Amino acid sequence: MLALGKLLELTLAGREPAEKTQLTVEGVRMRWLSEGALEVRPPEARDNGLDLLLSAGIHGNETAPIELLDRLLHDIARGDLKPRARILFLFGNPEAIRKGDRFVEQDVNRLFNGRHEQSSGSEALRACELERLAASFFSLPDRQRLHYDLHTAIRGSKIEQFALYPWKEGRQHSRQELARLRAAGMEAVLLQNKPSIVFSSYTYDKLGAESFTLELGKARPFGQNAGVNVSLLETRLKQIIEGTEPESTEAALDGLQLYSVAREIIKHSDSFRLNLPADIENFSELDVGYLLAEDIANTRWIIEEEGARIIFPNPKVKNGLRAGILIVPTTDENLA
Ligand SMILES: O=C(O)CCC(=O)N[C@@H](CCC(=O)O)C(=O)O
Ligand SMILES: [Zn+2]
Repeated sequence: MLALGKLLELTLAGREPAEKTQLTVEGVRMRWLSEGALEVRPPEARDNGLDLLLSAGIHGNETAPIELLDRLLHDIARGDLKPRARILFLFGNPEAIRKGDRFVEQDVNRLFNGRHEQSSGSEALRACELERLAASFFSLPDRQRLHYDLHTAIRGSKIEQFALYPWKEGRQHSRQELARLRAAGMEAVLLQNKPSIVFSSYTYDKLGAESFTLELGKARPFGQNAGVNVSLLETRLKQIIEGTEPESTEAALDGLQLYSVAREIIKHSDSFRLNLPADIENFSELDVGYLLAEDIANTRWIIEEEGARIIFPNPKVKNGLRAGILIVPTTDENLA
């Protein structure tokens, strides 16, 4: 296998490759760009016009997605997977991956869309670098742009695999992309309804990509991901990479559950209290009238929405950040 196929090994060791560019037997060019960043380019005659950004390890302890990208890269470097798409592989937070922690000083996934400029430290610099790498990758005109930012969650979930679809004023969510996600094993999608500071929102909003955060199961250390079944996603990614996705005339959502954001729960102070059991699962339902959270100045979060569910509850976030999202079921009537 070509040495550049071992991007994860290089990243874990904090090393630069001796050769920055290598060609596979299939004429696929692999180019190391920076720590945890590698571009793959098919020969011109095979290029099908898709630019695919695959990122993982934005949170350093979310290893199943990192292992998935590592397998895809090995297959490409060995010549077993023959790309027709241009691909950018990114391991988001190398320092946190080496430590096995979600982040070192601050969550990289809260530093996009300008936030890194108001901050400092290695993670702010990394968010800036990731924006630059993504912007440069998605700078070629007249090509399709697709970004999957792969994650696993802190807690278990009633719905194991789901996506978050960013929002931008005047842009409609794509039914075709949702059908693709369904075929990749996603059981639900949260349609966002306001701007955000996560990586997928940056590539959706500023770079015109179809972008998604994908949640694939519960976060575990390297080598302990047997419980995270990514086989449908892996098959679909290989088809996208090789340009062999089955044709579909209609965008079948096939039971995909759609949700929208009712409210984001923001932690304002150290007095913030979340009234949920520590082991509560994502997508747990909350009854109308339930006192979900309390904060400074008698702020009370009481459930008003029928069918409300909670995802990503986390009272330990820094003040000013999201401590959970209240979601409600929605329909497919506004899809493009
Ligand atoms: O399990 C959790 O509480 C967080 C899992 C996670 O890292 N989720 C992403 C979602 C990003 C998005 O909103 O699109 C995150 O919180 O950064
Ligand atoms: Zn994550």
